[in-house]
Amino acid sequence: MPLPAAELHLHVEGTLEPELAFELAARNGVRLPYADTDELREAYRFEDLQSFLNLYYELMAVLRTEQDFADLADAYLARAAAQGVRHAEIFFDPQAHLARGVAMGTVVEGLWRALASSERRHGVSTRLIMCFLRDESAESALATLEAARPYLDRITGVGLDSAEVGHPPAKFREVYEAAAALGLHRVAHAGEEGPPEYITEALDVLGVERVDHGLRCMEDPALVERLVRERVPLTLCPLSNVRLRTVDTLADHPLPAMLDAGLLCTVNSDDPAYFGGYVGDNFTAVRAALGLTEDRLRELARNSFLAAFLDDDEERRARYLAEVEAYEFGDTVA
Ligand SMILES: Nc1ncnc2[nH]cnc12
Ligand SMILES: [Zn+2]
Repeated sequence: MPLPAAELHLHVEGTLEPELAFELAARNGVRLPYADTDELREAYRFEDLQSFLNLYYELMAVLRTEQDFADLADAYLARAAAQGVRHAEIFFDPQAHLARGVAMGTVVEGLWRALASSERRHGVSTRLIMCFLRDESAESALATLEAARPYLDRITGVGLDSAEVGHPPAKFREVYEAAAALGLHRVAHAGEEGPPEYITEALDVLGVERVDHGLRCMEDPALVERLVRERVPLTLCPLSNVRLRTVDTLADHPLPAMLDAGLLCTVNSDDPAYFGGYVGDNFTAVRAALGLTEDRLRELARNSFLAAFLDDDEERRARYLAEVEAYEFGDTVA
C-alpha cells in the first residue's frame, strides 16, 4: 500500500503522457512534429527549465476541447491515486490556452468535469490553482484574473510559474493583491532557478502562503531561519530538479539538509509525464538515493496535509493525517 500524501505542486499540462498526446492529436486533427511516442520521448532530454518549457508549451497544441482537459485530468487522478495521493491541488496555465484561442471556460469546465467525480472515482479530493505565466506581462495576468471571474467558485488559489530568471515576483504585486481581495489563496514558484531574493520577494510582496520549489533558500541562512520560524511550506519536486539540472544527481539533493534545518518540506511531481515519475515515484526515488528514514518519509507525508489548502475542511485534513500516522511501511512507498 502506498504512503498517503497530498500533491501540492502539479501542473496538469505536465501530466500529458506521450500516448495521450498522440490520441488527442488524432482526435483534434493536430499534427505533432514527432513520428511516434518513442520519438517524442527522445525529446525529453532537458538542459534547463527553458528547454523543458519549450516542449511543454508545444505539446499543449493537442488540448482543444472540454473533453480533452477532462481526459487529461482524469488520467492524472487515476495515476496519482494508484501512488497514494489522497488530495491534489492542481495547477493550470490558462494563458497558454487563451493564446491558442481556447477559452477560459473550456479549460476550467473541462478540468472540473474530472475533478467533480474524482472523489467517487479515485478517492482523491481536489483543488484548482490558476497560475500566471511570469514571462508574460503584469497586464496579461490581470486580464487572466478578470477572465476567470465567472469561474472563481471552482478556483482555490493563484500561482506563478514559467521562466523564472529575469521575472521577479514583484512584477505581479497588483494581480496578487487583487487575488487576495477575492479571497484566493496565493502561492508562487520561487528559488527553482531564480535567486533566494525571489523567495523573500514572493513572501513580502505577493504574500504567498507556500513557496513552490524554494530550493535555493539554502544559499541564505537568514532566509532558511525565517522560513522555519514562519512555518512556510516548500513544495519540492526532486525528480524535476534532476531532469532540469537544478541538482546534479538525486544523491546531491538538499532535501535531507532542508529537513534537518527544520523546513516544512513536501514532495511533489511537478510535471510527471516529463520528469520520470508521479508522487510515489518521487518518494521511492528519494528514499533510495538519500536513505530517508521511515520517520522522515512520514514527516514529508504529514507536511503535505498540513500545507494543503484544507482550511475549509479541517475534518478531512484530520482524517488524512490519521491515515499518515497509521501507515505501516513496507519495502515500497508507491
Ligand atoms: N517546474 C516548472 N517551473 C516553472 N514553470 C513551470 N511550468 C511547468 N512546470 C514548471
Ligand atoms: Zn512547477
